[in-house]
Amino acid sequence: MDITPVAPIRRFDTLDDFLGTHFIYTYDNGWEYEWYAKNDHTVDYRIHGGMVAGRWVNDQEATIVRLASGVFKIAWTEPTGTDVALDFMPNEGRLHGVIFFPRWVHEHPEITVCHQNEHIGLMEESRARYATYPKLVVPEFATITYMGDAGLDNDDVICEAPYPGMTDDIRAGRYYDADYRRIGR
Ligand SMILES: C=Cc1ccc(O)cc1
Repeated sequence: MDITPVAPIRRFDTLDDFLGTHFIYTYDNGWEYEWYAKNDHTVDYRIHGGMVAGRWVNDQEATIVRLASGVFKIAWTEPTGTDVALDFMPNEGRLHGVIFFPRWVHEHPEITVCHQNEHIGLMEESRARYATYPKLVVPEFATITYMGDAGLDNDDVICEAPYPGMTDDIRAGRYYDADYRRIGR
């Protein structure tokens, strides 16, 4: 698949440049993800392609730091037991992600395909019931295909389940209005 990186919406340097930015990107293995730096300790995301396509999450606690000018590291651990570490290089239109899936998510990905916030109990029960090891580690570079200035704490960025064509709608400017509110909501 030939993916062209989007031009950066600004020159990223500080954490303030990064927080409030909304991204869509495709990993080199073809998995398409959407991710929003909601504030300095919270992320939202939606998964459009790959093993757990259809999953979406609001208000995940994360650590977000600036490693160097324009380079940002984000890491978190989920109720499923999945751990994630992302290194964003938005000036280059690229990032690197490592996802550490517990065995049970690899064996039963469909359990996690939901709006997680409405099913935290099921994630925790499944984590306890099924196997953790051996983990599935997925380290991949990704190409950023969209960047938007959503501002901080914008609940309209990721406010519904993914649907086919959603990332094309967002990239084409058909999804958010000028104030970065979901059109027609
Ligand atoms: C498992 C969540 C997740 C969210 C964003 C991303 O780039 C990788 C994993």
